[in-house]
Amino acid sequence: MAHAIRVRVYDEDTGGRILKFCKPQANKRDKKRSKVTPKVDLDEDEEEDEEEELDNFYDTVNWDEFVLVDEYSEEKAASGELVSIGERLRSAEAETEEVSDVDPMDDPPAQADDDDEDDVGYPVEDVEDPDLDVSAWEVYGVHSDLLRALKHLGFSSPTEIQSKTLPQALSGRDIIGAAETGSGKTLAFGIPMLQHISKRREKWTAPTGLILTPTRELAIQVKDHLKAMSRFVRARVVAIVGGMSLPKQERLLNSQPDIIVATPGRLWDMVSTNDAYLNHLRSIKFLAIDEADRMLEPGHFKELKFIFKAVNETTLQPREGKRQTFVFSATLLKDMQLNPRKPSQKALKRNQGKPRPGSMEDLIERVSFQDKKPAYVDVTQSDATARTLVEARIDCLANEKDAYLYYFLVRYPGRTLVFVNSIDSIRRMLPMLRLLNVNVFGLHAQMEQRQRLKNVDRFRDTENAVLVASDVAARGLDIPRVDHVIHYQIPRSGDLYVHRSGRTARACQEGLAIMMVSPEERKLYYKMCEMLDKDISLFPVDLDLVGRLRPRVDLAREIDLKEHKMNKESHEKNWFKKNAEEMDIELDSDFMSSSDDEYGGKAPQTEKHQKQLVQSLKARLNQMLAKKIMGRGISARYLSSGLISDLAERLTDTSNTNAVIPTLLKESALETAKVKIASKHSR
Ligand SMILES: Nc1ncnc2c1ncn2[C@@H]1O[C@H](COP(=O)(O)OP(=O)(O)OP(=O)(O)O)[C@@H](O)[C@H]1O
Repeated sequence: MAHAIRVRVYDEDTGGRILKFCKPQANKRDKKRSKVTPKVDLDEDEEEDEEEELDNFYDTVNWDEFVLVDEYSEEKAASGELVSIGERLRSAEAETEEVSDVDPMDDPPAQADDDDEDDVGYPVEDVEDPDLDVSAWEVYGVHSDLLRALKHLGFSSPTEIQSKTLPQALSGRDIIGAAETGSGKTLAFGIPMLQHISKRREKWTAPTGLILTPTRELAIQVKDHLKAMSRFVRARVVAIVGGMSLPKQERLLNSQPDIIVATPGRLWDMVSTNDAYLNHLRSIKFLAIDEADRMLEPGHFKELKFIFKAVNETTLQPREGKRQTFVFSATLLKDMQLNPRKPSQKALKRNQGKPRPGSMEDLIERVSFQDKKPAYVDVTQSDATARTLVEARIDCLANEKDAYLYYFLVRYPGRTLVFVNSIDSIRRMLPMLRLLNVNVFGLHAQMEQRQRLKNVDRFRDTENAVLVASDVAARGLDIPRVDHVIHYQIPRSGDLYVHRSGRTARACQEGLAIMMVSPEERKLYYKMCEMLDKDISLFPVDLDLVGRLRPRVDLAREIDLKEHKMNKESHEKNWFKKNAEEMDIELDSDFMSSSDDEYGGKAPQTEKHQKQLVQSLKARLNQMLAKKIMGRGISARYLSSGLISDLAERLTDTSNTNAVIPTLLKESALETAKVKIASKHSR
């Protein structure tokens, strides 16, 4: 049930944007002001600030614990009548969908271009060039409607994995395919499905293809990619993923889709309770498993087994031909575990002669390929990373990683994806980086699905932005022009390193991956290098600049810790107050105004004092941030001292200067790493 924490403004027009908060202890004046606060009356700048503020909250707040201030009364709270914000948001979302969705039962089957109900996703960029020569695809017999789509997408010729698998796939073979990250595997299994649909003459109502992916974002991205490819084909592609409204996903499954892209958990939830959907699985002509090795990890395998069982009970008639199965990944059949778990003697004995449950052999046996020997196409390098990937490392102490990261972000602006090993790290880093004016977004599995998609979109659309993510973003996400991937901690396995790094250097573009290595991680790092069979060069770091930036980072951390502590205390007090009220106990006024000091005792510090302290620290940080940092040996006072002759021009040429360190010319981290690697090899 909701606590007595009150929300000041709730904007129903936009489906639940909560703009201001106040504590339950708010004094009378605050309460009065809250009543006169207009619902939404913000100018654009304010609105952006509010939105930013909202985002900060969004990741950490449990909306089921909040209620509307206008609706709150002690009586309603006692009788359990209050509706939480969480419930309101869920029903507002469902209602919006009700209104915007077309009921497929009343309409003819939707075509590729009329499914605006499917409103979330990542549109694929269109670069139509009327003169683009796509004849390289013709030798594979690719349908003319698909050739037109390839022209629109600017794909003049197939990538290596596409050219090696298409002839086999189009002639009906099952395929096990491995190719580096960002090499176009989606179309390697997507084109054969769309080709079949384009050539089909008779009317078809059951789905033709099923594509399984390990994450929701990847499913939506694959759906968008295939939608872009099917713009001239009457093919309907839908995504069935967890975290989206169930009624909407039911409508999608009822809308006679041609291709279903799904995460196994949600798909099995829906299919296992509905015979019509189960029949969908039995009639599919193509099954594709993307990121197959990830599918074997705990959390997916149980549902996968059920889905495979249903697919294997095929109802395809002989005239329709056999089912085709495609299994793809960048790290397929490569054992890259840093700490592999050994099976117990008992398990070994029990499974004698059978593949180990959860192993790739087990998966291959369970999908029951219809070909006795599927075509095996492996075009990966020995370490499975992309050929165009440049790798480097930064050595530093664990508690200095924030300062080094901040240094990298201000020194080398661009689109940077930072991977961390825990959700707690994301929750800690987001507010700190925001305090430092870094344009940062978060992504992890405990975030609301809509917020996850929104953050990926914002990162995708912003040239100079940072996404701090857990490994939900490691596989498959295809965000154009990610300049840098930073492994803030050493990934837990070699394949994760490959997939995380693969978010950059995609589609033949170059990209840089940097691993931050603390002394405690050295052992794991060496193991990783041994497994990948490579030696990763040090990335050059200007220690003087790190030193100058460190005080900002320390102060931001201090502010965040203090704010976090204040929020925690306020939450605890509310909890005590609520329970005391329920039990009719009067709380000591000292208790309500005191807080734990750093030594575990009670300090007579009021909330007001703490707030004031935080405000003054913030003001100090803002002063620091407003100051530009000069490079070594340069004084801001004597700009024309002659140390650097073109300094004045540099400072005035805004296109070429670094926002925080204007004396440095914009430099590319990728080029810096390449120079370092080249000099190492020439020695
Ligand atoms: N033939 C092609 N020519 C040019 N670009 C292509 C071609 N095929 C695909 N692409 C583009 O390459 C990018 C990577 O494709 P895709 O996401 O399918 O890679 P992937 O191999 O599945 O990567 P990952 O292993 O990370 O999932 C996409 O942006 C896609 O649009």
